[in-house]
Amino acid sequence: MSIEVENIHKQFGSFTALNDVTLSIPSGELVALLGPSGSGKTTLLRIIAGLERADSGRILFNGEDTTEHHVRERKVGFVFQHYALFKHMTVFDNVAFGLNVRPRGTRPSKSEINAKVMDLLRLVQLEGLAQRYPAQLSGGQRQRIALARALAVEPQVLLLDEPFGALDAQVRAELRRWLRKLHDEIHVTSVFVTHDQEEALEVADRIVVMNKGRIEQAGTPDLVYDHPANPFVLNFLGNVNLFHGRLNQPGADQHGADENAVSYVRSHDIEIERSPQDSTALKAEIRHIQKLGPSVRVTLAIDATGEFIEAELTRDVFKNLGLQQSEQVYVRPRQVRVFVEDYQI
Ligand SMILES: Nc1ncnc2c1ncn2[C@@H]1O[C@H](COP(=O)(O)OP(=O)(O)OP(=O)(O)O)[C@@H](O)[C@H]1O
Repeated sequence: MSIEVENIHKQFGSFTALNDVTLSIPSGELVALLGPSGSGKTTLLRIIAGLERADSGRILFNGEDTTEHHVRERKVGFVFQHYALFKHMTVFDNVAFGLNVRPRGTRPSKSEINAKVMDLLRLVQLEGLAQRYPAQLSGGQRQRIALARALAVEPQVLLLDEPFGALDAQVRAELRRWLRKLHDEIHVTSVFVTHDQEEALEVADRIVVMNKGRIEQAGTPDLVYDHPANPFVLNFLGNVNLFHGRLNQPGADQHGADENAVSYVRSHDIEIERSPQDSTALKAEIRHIQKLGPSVRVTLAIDATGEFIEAELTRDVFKNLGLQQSEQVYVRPRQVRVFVEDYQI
């Protein structure tokens, strides 16, 4: 089922939550809505679901206007951050719920429901837990059951709102790989909300970067990461440093007047040298060193401008350089992106 979001506008009082949002989601795609808190991701998801009404604009499913369609008619499956499993029901009954509550005419037989639930439990790799209650499951297991329950009614569209948001980092990472694999098996058009760029980059076919109720850029993970449309997208998909003025660097694009140019360099694209290899290196002083597991974040002050920047090095590179606080070094930006005019990020 393809989804077309056409010129959606949503106001809460005087606050504009969505401002003319247009988006096309091809059938079978897994799309991430990525953006900071308050950017309108959940509101857009709720409007697609039919849980919220837009002030203007349309949502089309397979080319058909859904505006007058009730949530139930839209054949949407939901998974939310706080696994809303029924506590008093077993895992089996939770997954079977959507089928059991169907009117008699359309309800599958008991044995069909049984077979379907067991299939779904196998799909989410929890077939051994059918008789447990939600309280006897881990957070990650509950989310997988919530997914199985959402899939039981064979939704045409699956909507996930921060599905792994309440879980710890390791379980999150595991579940997102698992979600990707699951999607490759079942290919249901899926939209998931996240504010975690790593999650979006790893899981999604396409990322829609949102900010202040608007779409800043939509594209494949490679496109938004390698060719960010603007500084907001660049900054949201990785730590970035600003240099006012144009850096003397061969890779930089050369549009616009220099006095309005701001150069942006990702932290891991900054190299540190003990002595300058050529005139493009900038003299700097090490102000702070912070070790973060496999990487080391080095804060430097650029001599010429006093600007602070951050470089992210691997532990090996850091060790080989033998860097110390307050030392004078040289920094070399590896990949520079220049956007004309300062942009608030
Ligand atoms: N029912 C409502 N009444 C008033 N304001 C609302 C309502 N729902 C959302 N908002 C506001 O609209 C804005 C967008 O909210 P939304 O939940 O869509 O953002 P989000 O990007 O999903 O953020 P988060 O990541 O924090 O969930 C927020 O500023 C929020 O306070």
